[in-house]
Amino acid sequence: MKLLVTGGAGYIGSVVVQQLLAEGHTVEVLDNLSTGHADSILGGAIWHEADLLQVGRILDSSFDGVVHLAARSLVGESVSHPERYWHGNIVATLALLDAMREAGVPRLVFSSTAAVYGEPAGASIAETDQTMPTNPYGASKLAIDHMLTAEAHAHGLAAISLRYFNVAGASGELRERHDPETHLIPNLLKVAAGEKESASIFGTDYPTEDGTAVRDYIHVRDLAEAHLRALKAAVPGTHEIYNLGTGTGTSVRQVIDAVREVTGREVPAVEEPRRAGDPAVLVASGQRALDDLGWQPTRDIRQMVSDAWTALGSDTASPDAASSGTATPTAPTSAGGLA
Ligand SMILES: NC(=O)c1ccc[n+]([C@@H]2O[C@H](COP(=O)([O-])OP(=O)(O)OC[C@H]3O[C@@H](n4cnc5c(N)ncnc54)[C@H](O)[C@@H]3O)[C@@H](O)[C@H]2O)c1
Ligand SMILES: O=c1ccn([C@@H]2O[C@H](COP(=O)(O)OP(=O)(O)O[C@H]3O[C@H](CO)[C@@H](O)[C@H](O)[C@H]3O)[C@@H](O)[C@H]2O)c(=O)[nH]1
Repeated sequence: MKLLVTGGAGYIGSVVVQQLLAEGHTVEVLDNLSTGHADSILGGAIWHEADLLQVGRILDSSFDGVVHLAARSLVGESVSHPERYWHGNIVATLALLDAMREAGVPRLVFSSTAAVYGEPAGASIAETDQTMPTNPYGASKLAIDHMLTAEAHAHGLAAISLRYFNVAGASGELRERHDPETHLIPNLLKVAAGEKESASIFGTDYPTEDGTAVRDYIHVRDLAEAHLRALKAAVPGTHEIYNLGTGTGTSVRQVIDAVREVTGREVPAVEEPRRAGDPAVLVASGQRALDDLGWQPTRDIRQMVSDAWTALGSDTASPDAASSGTATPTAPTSAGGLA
């Protein structure tokens, strides 16, 4: 397939591009580098340095589909600056849907999120569970899910939303490099590496076994593989939704223990109040993704921490990564001038 990957210079997008290229697809990347890195775009992919609002100048009928990862995605920021999420996620995705419809691009795989569920009642979340986001980030992604359902029914789009739980780990050198970094595991690894004095535990009074928030961490390589399956499974005129997690909950304290174990470092952690917008527990039911896509993750939290630690420690590390590795990015195409 010929595919456009939006957000392909980002953490997850770069690993999706890596796997699509390894499977022989033709890949073009649209990214404005707002949070991504040019050196994460793999050789073999054509890069358009452009904003999503300019996607109409790139898409044409030669594309078989779009994998849409470009977004703003920080829960805390979405609480303090919600307008950035309505513009950056909802309005920008509407521009993408308009451009796809106009060009006749038939399929879309979208990065949705566990944050659409809010504070779930049950122990493991199914796609049919109630959606009631507790923050504007989740609300913006839920709005897009609704947009895709309507677009599929009205105009025949083949759409799949993948609701990621907490993505972690690395694929060779491709790792999380956000600035500022808000995610738990990369922050813990910074402490282990001596780049930060101590880590923060946000909330110790949650109704969980050890009082800290529980999340379902999923390895970025397992996650990326689900995109390849979704692209093949998408059916015109339908919008399907899949939760992507391991089905295992891990508390903040348990993640800290895993980091201490893998790195052999002390990793001091300071207890702090809850972070605004954070639910207590988010754990996926993976049944639907298994039944329909045949997708099942294989890597556990220790592997995620270990791969991220190796990637942080060595520029040349490639533990069990796909063979393509990180390569020199291709020069921006003419669309680069659009930004
Ligand atoms: N990391 C997680 O745990 C997680 C969990 C659930 C869902 N997601 C979703 O997965 C996707 C990727 O997340 P990530 O962690 O790789 O984030 P990231 O910030 O590393 O990657 C996002 C990429 O999109 C680009 N981008 C953002 N807005 C853009 C725009 N308007 N035009 C062009 N490019 C733009 C950024 O430059 C960046 O390269 C996001 O949609 C996010 O909401 C992530
Ligand atoms: O320094 C830190 C950072 C985080 N946490 C806690 O660790 C958990 C995980 O936090 P983080 O790694 O920041 O991820 P989330 O805020 O859960 O959000 C991620 O996972 C969501 C799906 O569950 C996605 O929607 C988001 O895009 C993605 O950023 C939360 O309970 C945080 O409060 C800490 O205690 N200390």
